[in-house]
Amino acid sequence: MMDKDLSPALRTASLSKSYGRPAVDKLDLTVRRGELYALLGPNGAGKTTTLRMVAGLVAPDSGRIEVLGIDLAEAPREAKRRIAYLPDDPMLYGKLKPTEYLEFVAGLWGVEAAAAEARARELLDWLDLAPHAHELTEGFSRGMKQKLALAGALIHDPELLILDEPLTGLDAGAARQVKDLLLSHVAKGGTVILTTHILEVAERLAQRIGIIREGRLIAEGTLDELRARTSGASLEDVFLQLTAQP
Ligand SMILES: Nc1ncnc2c1ncn2[C@@H]1O[C@H](COP(=O)(O)OP(=O)(O)OP(=O)(O)O)[C@@H](O)[C@H]1O
Repeated sequence: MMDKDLSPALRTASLSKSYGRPAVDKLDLTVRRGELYALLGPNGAGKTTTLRMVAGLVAPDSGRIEVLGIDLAEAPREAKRRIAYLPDDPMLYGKLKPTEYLEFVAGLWGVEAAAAEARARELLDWLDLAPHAHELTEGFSRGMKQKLALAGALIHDPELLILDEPLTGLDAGAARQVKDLLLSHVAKGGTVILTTHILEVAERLAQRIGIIREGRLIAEGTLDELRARTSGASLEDVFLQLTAQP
C-alpha cells in the first residue's frame, strides 16, 4: 500500500455522476499536498458536482475518490475529518451568534471545548468578525455570513480546504482576508482546492489550474504552462480558447 504521507491531497479516478446526462464524466484529478489548485470551467461544467462528491455529499455513480490517501467510500468519517467544505450557498442558523454557531459546529466534529474556543477566537479575529461575535447572524450581511461559514468550515483544523466560489459577493477587504487565510493555510503545508469565475483570483493565487468542460478535465498546469498551450496572453484568453465550443 502507498505511504499515506506521500499520497496526494486529492485523487479522483474515473469519477462519474450523471443527472440524465453526464455532469462529471470519468474525471481523473490529482491535487498535490501543499498546493492551491483552482478548478475553472464554464457554467454547468461539473465543478460543484465534483466538489460535492469529494466532500461526501453526493454519491458518485462510479469511480474512486481518495483524500490524503484515504478512500472516501471505505473510510468516509476518517476522510471527511480531514476536509473542510464551503458550499457556494452556505447555511447558517440565524438565531445563533457566531460564537454559538462555531461551538455548535465544533461539537459536531468532537473538537474539545477549550481548543474549539481558542480556534473560534482566532478565526473570528482573523476574519474581522470579533466585534460581531455576540450578535445574531440573521442580521449579518451576505459577506459576513460567508466569512462565518468559512470559519465554521475551518473549526476542526482540516488539512484540505474545498471551497466553492469562496470570494463571490465579498467586498475587497473581505476578499483580501479570505485570500490571506487561504494562502496562510497553504504556507503551513495545507492544501486548498477552489472554484472561481473570477479568473484574476486563479491567476494570482493558484499554483496550478485545472479547466473542466462537460465534466472532463481538458487542460491543467501552471498559468505559464496553460499560456504555452494556447496563443493566450492572459488566463481569460486561455480560458476562452480552451472552453470554446467546437
Ligand atoms: N441536483 C441536480 N439535479 C439535476 N441536475 C444537476 C444537479 N446538480 C447538477 N446538475 C447538472 O449537472 C451539470 C453540472 O452542474 P454543476 O453545478 O456541477 O456545474 P458547475 O461547473 O458548478 O456550474 P456553475 O459554474 O454554473 O456553478 C449541470 O448540467 C447541472 O444542471
